[in-house]
Amino acid sequence: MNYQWYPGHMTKAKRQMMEDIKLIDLVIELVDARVPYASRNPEINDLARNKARIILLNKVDLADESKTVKWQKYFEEEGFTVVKVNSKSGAGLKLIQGAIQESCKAKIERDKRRGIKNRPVRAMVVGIPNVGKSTFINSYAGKAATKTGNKPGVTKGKQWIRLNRSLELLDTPGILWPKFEDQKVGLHLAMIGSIKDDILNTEELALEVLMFFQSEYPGNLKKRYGIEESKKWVDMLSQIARVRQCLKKGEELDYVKAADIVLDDFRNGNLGRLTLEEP
Ligand SMILES: Nc1nc2c(ncn2[C@@H]2O[C@H](COP(=O)(O)OP(=O)(O)OP(=O)(O)O)[C@@H](O)[C@H]2O)c(=O)[nH]1
Repeated sequence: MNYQWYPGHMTKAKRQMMEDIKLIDLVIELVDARVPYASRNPEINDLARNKARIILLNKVDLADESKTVKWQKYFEEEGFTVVKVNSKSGAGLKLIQGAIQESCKAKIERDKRRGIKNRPVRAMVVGIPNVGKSTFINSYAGKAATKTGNKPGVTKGKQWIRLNRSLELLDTPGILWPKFEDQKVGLHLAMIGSIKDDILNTEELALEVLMFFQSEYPGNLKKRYGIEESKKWVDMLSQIARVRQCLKKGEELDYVKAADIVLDDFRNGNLGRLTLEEP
């Protein structure tokens, strides 16, 4: 399957972000801790040139803890300030204020030297579709400031959120980039749900999930579905269709329905915590 998704609204959003970046001191980039490589839009480095940077490793509750530690170290060595968060529960969010102070030290000192008092740090929140930007802003702002949803591409408009006198956040739409040079990146983004399912072959994608779990986290599929694990992926999908009663009229197995169950379970963490990539 060839993975690619770059609808028109993303081109427009990118243009807007290139305009807005002029007002920004700090770029807060949300990265999915399950796919820290694939979930970084390579165009952000260019956009955020000369700005203070923070990486939020989000959804750490769904990721393999030992690999998250490795990724944190990796990004810190690249010069980023990194905070591990679960935006849904709020875990880790209290470390962000310190990270902002740390990464914006130069700006804060510059303001002081120029006699500018109380100018808030203006931060742009960026990330690919479905990475959790709205959830993060809502949790961090402590109120339902932006709309959240479980479909990639929900945030479309531009939004400034004033948190307090020292911080303003600019929410941005989730954007991808025109071409995934490495199709593995596309595959991983499809697996975690950052590419619209309507344009994907979900059966093929579910087989990739089964393949991954069977080889990397043996035992998890058996535990969840009570099936026998083997290298025959299609056979495993049939077993899941059978135990979960995914049937079409005439008792024929409904593979699409079984695939949806597998993908939902995978994305919600019901198959266990996992990280698809190593630094
Ligand atoms: N388990 C878990 N789920 C999360 C976390 N953060 C966000 N989510 C879920 O991820 C899904 C997408 O979150 P959103 O906040 O809508 O993502 P977004 O980046 O604003 O999405 P777009 O509008 O597509 O750009 C929602 O179902 C959230 O509940 C997290 O830290 N842990």
